Parts: sequence; structure tokens; C-alpha cells
Amino acid sequence: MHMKPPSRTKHRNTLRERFAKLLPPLTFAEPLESQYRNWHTDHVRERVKYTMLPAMGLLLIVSMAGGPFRELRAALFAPDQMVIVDVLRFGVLLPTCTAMLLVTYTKLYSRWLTFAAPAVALLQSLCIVACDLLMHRQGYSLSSVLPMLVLSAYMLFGMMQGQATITATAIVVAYGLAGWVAGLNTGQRLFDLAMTSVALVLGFFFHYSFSRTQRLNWFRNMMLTDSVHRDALTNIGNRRMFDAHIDRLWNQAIRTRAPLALLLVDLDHFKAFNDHAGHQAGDHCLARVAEAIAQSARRPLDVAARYGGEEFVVLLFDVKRDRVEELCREMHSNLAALQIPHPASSVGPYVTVSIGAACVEPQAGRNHDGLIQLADEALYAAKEGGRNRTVVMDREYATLKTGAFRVPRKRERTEAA
Ligand SMILES: Nc1nc2c(ncn2[C@@H]2O[C@H](COP(=O)(O)OP(=O)(O)OP(=O)(O)O)[C@@H](O)[C@H]2O)c(=O)[nH]1
Repeated sequence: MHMKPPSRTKHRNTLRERFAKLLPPLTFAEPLESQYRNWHTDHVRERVKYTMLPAMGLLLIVSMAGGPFRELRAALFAPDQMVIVDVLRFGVLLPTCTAMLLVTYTKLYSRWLTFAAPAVALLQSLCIVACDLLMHRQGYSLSSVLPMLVLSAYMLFGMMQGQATITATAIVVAYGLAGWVAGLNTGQRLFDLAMTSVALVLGFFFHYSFSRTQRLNWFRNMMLTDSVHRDALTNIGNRRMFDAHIDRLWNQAIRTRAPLALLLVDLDHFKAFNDHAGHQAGDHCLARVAEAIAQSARRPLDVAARYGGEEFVVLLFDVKRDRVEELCREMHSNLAALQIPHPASSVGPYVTVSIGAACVEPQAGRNHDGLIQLADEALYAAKEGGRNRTVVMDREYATLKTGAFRVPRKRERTEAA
């Protein structure tokens, strides 16, 4: 009987699968991976800053200071090598130290960390490898420092696993090649290479387990934050999320002098819907309506949330009255397109909503209570007007007292103190 030989691709696939089982890949599916990377760059800046500062301070003291360090340099390097040492100090070590401090200290440059970290780690390590080669002529060696260099590429620069491994491997290869080109003692070189390779492997596993735990914690944290701010039935934001968001957006709107709009959306005769179709059908209806409402809040600063029961809220940043009216029309027609039967409604055969919209320009002397109050009054007017309609209010805000501070905030605080 003719046996078909196992195909190479299949063999390769099983090997890859086995490897992936042993070391599961450290990546999330998009867009989670991009979110994680953004968080990582921001978060790692602080950690890198506090590990880089002492390391670089030490490096600068050793390479710049006079006194015993000058004597040490004179002993380690031959006089004709001093020019090269100076080029390494002032041409590479000092500029890369400054660049790295700038990247970790200034938030503005933190997105450069991804490029700066491997470049700086590699350049500085190559400098130290070059010093090692120069020192061999005087009978000294930096052998003991080399494994530390490899480990520092994993630990000090806040790099991702792939970047850190490539950088650390490049350091080991550079050392091997440099020693070979310079014709160093083979025994010593092999021993150094073995030690740096051990550091390479140990660093890899340390970094892998650290990154894995960090990723899992980030993911767990994100899920937790998400569930705290999400309404379980409708899967849109909940009241807690809305309260936090309106607070921030109100202040932002004052700073940028941007108008805000608030839409209160209430299902018409929903009690009758529940009584007629049952509570479960009511739940299903709420979820579908929420999905349609959330389509109106697609810009980054806009938000849609369940305000409570069968009432929803949409907060829109930097919109004019015309656009608000247009969005409300869209919301009514999106909902009509769903055609959710509501035989117990006096408004029509399908589920409808009433919308109360308020458009205001936030001012420093008021809080957002007035905005909510105005939207509530507009909703009441829409219900009174026969339901399945929108009422928009804006000018009424001037006469509204809700949310206006009786005394300026500053004076209130001084008096309280
Ligand atoms: N199925 C379901 N019903 C809910 C939920 N939350 C609130 N409700 C119901 O929503 C109904 C709200 O009733 P009402 O406040 O009288 O409002 P309405 O019947 O819509 O009357 P109008 O707003 O004046 O048109 C109540 O019967 C609540 O039980 C929920 O999570 N699921």
C-alpha cells in the first residue's frame, strides 16, 4: 500500500502550534492591540524614567567626571585611544542620554519612546562593546558588564517583547563580530559569548512572563472598567458613565466655548407595552431602541446612555440647534424603520419615542443641572404635545435658575474655609 509522506507545511504547522501552546503569542486582536500599545507607551514612560535616571546618572559620572575617574580612564585606555573614547562619550553616550531623558521626561515626546528605546539601547551597548575592545590592548575587559547590557535591553527601556529580543540579540551578535574582527583571545570571547547568550535566554523568559502578566492585568482592568460603565441590558453606557462624562464635558465646553446639547429620549406608553407583550419582550425592545439611539452619538466626545428605566440620554459636544433637530429627525426615522409592534399605543402601530432636547452654551457661573432641567422640560412638552415628537429648547435657558451659582465659586470656597 502506498503511504503518502507527511507534507512539509503540515509538519511546520504542527511545530508552530506546539510552540504557540508552549508560549502563547503576546498580542491581542485589533483594535485591542492598538489600545494596549497606546496605554503601554504612556504607562511605561514613568517606569523607564525612574530606571533610566540612576543608570544614566552613573554613566555620565563615570564618563564625564574628573578626579579618580580621569585616572581610571588613563589606566584603562592608551593615550592614542583617547580621541575615540571622547567621540564615543560626546558623540554617542551624551546625546543618546539627553534624547532618552527628553523622551521619558516630556509627555510630548513619549510616543517616540517606541523608536528611541531600541536605538538608544543598541547605540549605548555598541559604545560599551567598542570600549571593551579598546581596553583589551591595556589588558582589561568589560566581560562582566556584557550580560548586564543584554539584561538591561529587556528591563530598562520598556520595550515590547519583539523589540527587546531583537535589540538584545543584536548586542550579542555585535559583541561576537567585534571580538572576531579585532582578533581577541578565542577562549575568553567564547566564554563571554556563552554568558551573554545565557543572559539573552533568561531575559527573554523574564520579559515574556512579565509582559504576559501585565497584558492580562490590563485586559482584566479594562473589562472591569467597561462593565462598571455599561448597562447590562442595552449594552450602551449607564447612568454612572453619563454622570462622569457630563461633568468632564461641561468643563471642557466652558474652556473651548463649545455649545452642548442634551437629548432625553423616552419610550411612549412603555408600561402599556410591558403589560401587553410581557416584560421579556419589553427588555428586547429596550435593547433594540438603545442600539438605534446610540447611532446618534458616533463622534468621539458624544455619548449615549441609559438614564434609567425606559429613558435614554444623548450628550452631544459642539453642535448647533440645526444639527440637533436633524439628529432627532434621524432618530425618529431609524426607530420607525425598526417597526417594533406596539398595539397598546395611542400614538401609532409601532414603538415611538418622545425627545426633549436642550441646546446651551456652558458658562463658568453655572453647572450642568440647568441643562438636564431644560431637556426635562422639553421632554415634558413633547409628551404633552401628543408624544412621538421632539421639542428643542435653547433660549429658555437664560431664564432658568437651576444650576446657576448664587455666589461665584471662588467666594463660596473662601467663605467655607
Ligand atoms: N421590560 C422592562 N421594563 C422596564 C424596565 N425598566 C423600566 N421598565 C418599565 O417601564 C415602564 C415605565 O412606565 P411609565 O413611567 O409609566 O411610562 P410610560 O408608560 O412609557 O408612559 P409615558 O412615558 O408617559 O408614555 C414601567 O412599566 C416599568 O416597569 C426594564 O428594564 N425592562
